[in-house]
Amino acid sequence: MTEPAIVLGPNQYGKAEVRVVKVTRETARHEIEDLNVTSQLRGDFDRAHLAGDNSHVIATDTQKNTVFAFARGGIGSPEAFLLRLAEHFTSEFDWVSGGRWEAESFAWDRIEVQGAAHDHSFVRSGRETRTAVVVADGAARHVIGGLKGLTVLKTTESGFEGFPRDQYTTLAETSDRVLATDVAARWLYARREGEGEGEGEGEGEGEGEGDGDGGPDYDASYERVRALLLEAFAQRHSPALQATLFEMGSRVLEECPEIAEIRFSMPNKHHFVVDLTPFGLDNPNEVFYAADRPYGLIEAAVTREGVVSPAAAWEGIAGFC
Ligand SMILES: O=c1[nH]c(=O)c2[nH]c(=O)[nH]c2[nH]1
Repeated sequence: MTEPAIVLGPNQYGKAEVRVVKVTRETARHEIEDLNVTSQLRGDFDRAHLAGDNSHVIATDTQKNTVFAFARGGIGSPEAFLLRLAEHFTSEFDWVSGGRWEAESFAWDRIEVQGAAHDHSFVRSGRETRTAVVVADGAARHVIGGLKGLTVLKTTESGFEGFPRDQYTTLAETSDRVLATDVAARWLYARREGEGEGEGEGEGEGEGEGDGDGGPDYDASYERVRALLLEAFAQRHSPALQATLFEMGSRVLEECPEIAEIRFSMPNKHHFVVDLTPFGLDNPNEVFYAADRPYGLIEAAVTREGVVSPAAAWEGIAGFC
């Protein structure tokens, strides 16, 4: 019996984690944009893998340089920046049929000096990290916004009761506990009217608003999603982190028609009430041991009924189910 032939499978390549910082110094009040960008190309790269022929290989160094060159004119929203990179590589090289571009965006605050925000000195913000992914697949464009490290905690209005008990269950039921998590969320922007899987990709005419691709205003969407996530976490009583996750996702889908679905990965950062009786003290839910591990890990997608999730958009996003 002959062995099956060995063939090349799916492949992509590019430059990972290009750290690009853009300072806009048009006035004395400088602006700063700080991104970590990964560019990966897909297409016909067979000969590079099979024959050592690099005639189709756009060097990863060139991809890195392209990120820096595109930043020269200003970055804008990470989603729009990644879309510009996708357009460039897929239109400039006819054997590049698609790819995946990913960014983390780090926020900086102005340093306060004598009550005034400084013009050109910044302190890295304690805020969460914004994330973005663009997947180009032929003419299709999938845009995923997101955030990670949005650490939240509520000191009451959270419990965990009614779970099954077996011979291994020791956890006491509680109607009042601390609930804390680091929210990681990714949301897929809905494809717009006229956006086909195949040809006929809109040229951005029409809508006018947003980031110049005819799509949503990604910065405004980001701030809205962030505010809705925080609001839902704060406002609703939590019977479990699972229910809170679904509330947070529902709130976003109710309020943001431009978003098709949202996925979460949220650790349950347990806060255990410390037994102070050995010291002759009571502890009415005031002193906690904040354990860092193990932690519960709650993951789910919140979707719209009947809206099919494009698997290609989510491929390569680790840590979400
Ligand atoms: O919100 C919670 N969900 C769980 O699934 C769980 N399991 C557990 O031990 N504590 C909690 N809390």
